[in-house]
Amino acid sequence: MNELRQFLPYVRTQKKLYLLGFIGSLFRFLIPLSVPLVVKYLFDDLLRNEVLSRSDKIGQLLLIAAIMLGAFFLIRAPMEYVRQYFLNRANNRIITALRKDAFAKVHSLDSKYFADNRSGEIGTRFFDDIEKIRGYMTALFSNVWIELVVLVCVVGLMLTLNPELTLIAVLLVGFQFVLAHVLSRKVKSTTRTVMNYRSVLSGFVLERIQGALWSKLFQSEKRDRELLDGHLDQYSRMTDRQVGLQALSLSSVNVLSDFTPFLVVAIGSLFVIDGRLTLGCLIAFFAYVDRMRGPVAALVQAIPAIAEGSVALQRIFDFMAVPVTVREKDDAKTLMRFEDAIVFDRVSFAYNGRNRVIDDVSIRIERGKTYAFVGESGGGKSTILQLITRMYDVDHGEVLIDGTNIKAYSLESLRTQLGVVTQDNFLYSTSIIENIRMAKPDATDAEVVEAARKAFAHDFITFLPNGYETAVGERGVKLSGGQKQRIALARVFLKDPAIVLLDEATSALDNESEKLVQASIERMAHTKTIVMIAHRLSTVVHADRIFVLRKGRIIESGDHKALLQMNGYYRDLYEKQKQSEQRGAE
Ligand SMILES: Nc1ncnc2c1ncn2[C@@H]1O[C@H](COP(=O)(O)OP(=O)(O)OP(=O)(O)O)[C@@H](O)[C@H]1O
Repeated sequence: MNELRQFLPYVRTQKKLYLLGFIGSLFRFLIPLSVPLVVKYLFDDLLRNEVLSRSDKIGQLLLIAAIMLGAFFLIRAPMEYVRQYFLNRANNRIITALRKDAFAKVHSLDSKYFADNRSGEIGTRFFDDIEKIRGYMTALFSNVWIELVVLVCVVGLMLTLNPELTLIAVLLVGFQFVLAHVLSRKVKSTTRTVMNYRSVLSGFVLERIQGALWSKLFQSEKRDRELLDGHLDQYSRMTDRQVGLQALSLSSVNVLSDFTPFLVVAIGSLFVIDGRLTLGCLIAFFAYVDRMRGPVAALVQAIPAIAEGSVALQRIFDFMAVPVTVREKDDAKTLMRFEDAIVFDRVSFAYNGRNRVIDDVSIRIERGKTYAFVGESGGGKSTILQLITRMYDVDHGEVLIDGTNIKAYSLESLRTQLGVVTQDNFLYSTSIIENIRMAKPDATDAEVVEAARKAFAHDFITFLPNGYETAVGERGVKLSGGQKQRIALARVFLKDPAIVLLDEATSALDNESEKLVQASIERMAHTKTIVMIAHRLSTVVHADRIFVLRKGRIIESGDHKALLQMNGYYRDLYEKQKQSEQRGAE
C-alpha cells in the first residue's frame, strides 16, 4: 500500500489520459450488460405477447437488433479503441517518467553505493522492475477497477430482478474474493523473494560476462558455471513455488466461480417452479451471474501482475530512497575560481566507518604548485583524491578550498575546478572525439585536436581507421591502456581546470610516451595546481612538495632533496627503486 501511495503522484500526472481511458472502459463494459435485459424483454414481453401481430413482433425485433448493432459497432468498438489507446499511452508515459527519475537517482548516488552494489543489480531495477509496473498498471487501472464497476452494476441489475437470489449470488462471489485475497498475500511474498533473487542473478551474470576473459585466463570457467548452476537451481526452485501458488489460486477460485452460475440457476429454478420468478428473469439472472465471473477471474489473473508490480514499485522506491551522504547544501555557494589553497585540516576518514584509511591528515596545497603523494600500496593516496573530489565526505576534520569547507560549495562548481585522470579511465562506446569532448561539450573540433596533441594522443588517433571519428569501447576499436590514458589526459587538457588530479596517470605509458606526457604536465604546471600520485618516484622528483603516506598518515613531507636528506622512509623507497631500475637496465 505504501508503494501505491508513492506511486500516485506519477499516476496523477496522467489524469487526463486515464480519465479518457476510464470513460472508454465504462462504455465498452457497460454496453454488453444490456444484453440480458433485452433477452428478458424478448422472452417475457415480446415473444409471449398475444396482442401484437406477427409483423409487429418482427418489426420490434428488427428495431431492437438495429439498436444493439448500433450500440456495439458504433459505440462499443470505438470506445474499446479509446480505452486501449489512452490507458496504454498513460502507462507508457509513467514508465518513461519512472525511468528518468531512476536514472537521475543513479547520478545522485554516492561512490559508496556503487562500491557496495553490483551494476547488474542496479540495471535490473531500471529495466526489469520498471517494466513489471506495466503489467501492474494494466491490471489495476485497465482491468480490475472496471470489472469492479461492472460487478456493482450487475448486482444492481440483479437486485431489480430478484433480491433473494441476488443475495445468494453475492455471498458465493464474496467468498471467492476472500479466497483470492488470502492466496494473493502468499503469492506476493513469494514474488518478492523471486524478484530479489533475480536481481542477484543478473548482477552475477553481468559481472561474469565482464570478467569472462579473466575466467579463461585463470581457467575458472568450470567454477563460474557451477556457481551459475547453483544460482539458477535456486532461482527455479523459487519460481516453481511461485507458479505452484498461482496455479492453486487459479484452480481453487476458478472452480468455485465456474460452479456458481449453475448453483444459482438451480436455486432460481425452484423459484420458477413456485411461480416467484419468470423464465425470462431466470435466463437474465443466469447471464448476470455468469457475468459476475469476469471480475473474479480478472482479479485472480491480475494477482501475479499486481504482486510483481507492487514488489517492483517497492524496490524502485527503496532505490529512490537510498540516502545520499555526499549532499549539496540548499544554499550552496559557487566556487567561481580557485584562488589560494586546498587545506586538509586534521582529516580522518574510514570507508566503512571503522577502519581509518586517512588518519589525522593536515596538509596545504597551494595554487600553482605541484604536489605528489607517494607511499606503500593501500596507504590512502587515492583516497585523498576521493576526498578532494567529494566522492566521499570526511568523517572528522575539514577539507577547505580558499578557506571554505568544500561541503559549502555546489558539487558542480567544485568539480568544474577539477580535472582527474586515474589508473582506470572509462571510455564510452562512442567516437574518440565525443569521448574527449565530454570534458567540454561545446568545444570545437580544433580545441579537441589541440588537447589531444598536448596529451600526445593526436598521432595514434590519426592512425586509427576513422581518425577522431573512430568508435571505441565495446562496439568499436579497442585501445591499449596507454592510449586510454592519453585520451583521459586529453580530456583534462580540454577541460583546462584550475586543479589537476593525476592518479598514476602515466603508469600505463611506455617510457618514451611517459616522458612526453610528463613534459606536457610540467608545461601545465606553470599555470595549474597539480596533485599527483605515483609509484615511480622518478616521475615526482620535480614536485614542489611530496607527501609520504603510510597507513593513512603523513609520515614525511618536503621536496625531493629535503626528503632524501631526511634519510627516512622516502629515501629508502627511492634507493630501492633506483637499484631495481638499474638492475632492470642491466
Ligand atoms: N571503496 C572502498 N571501500 C572500502 N575500502 C576501500 C575503498 N577504496 C579503497 N579502500 C581501502 O582503503 C585503503 C586505501 O586505499 P587507497 O586506494 O586510497 O590506497 P592507495 O595508497 O591509493 O593504494 P595504491 O597505491 O595501491 O593505489 C585500502 O586499504 C583499500 O583497501
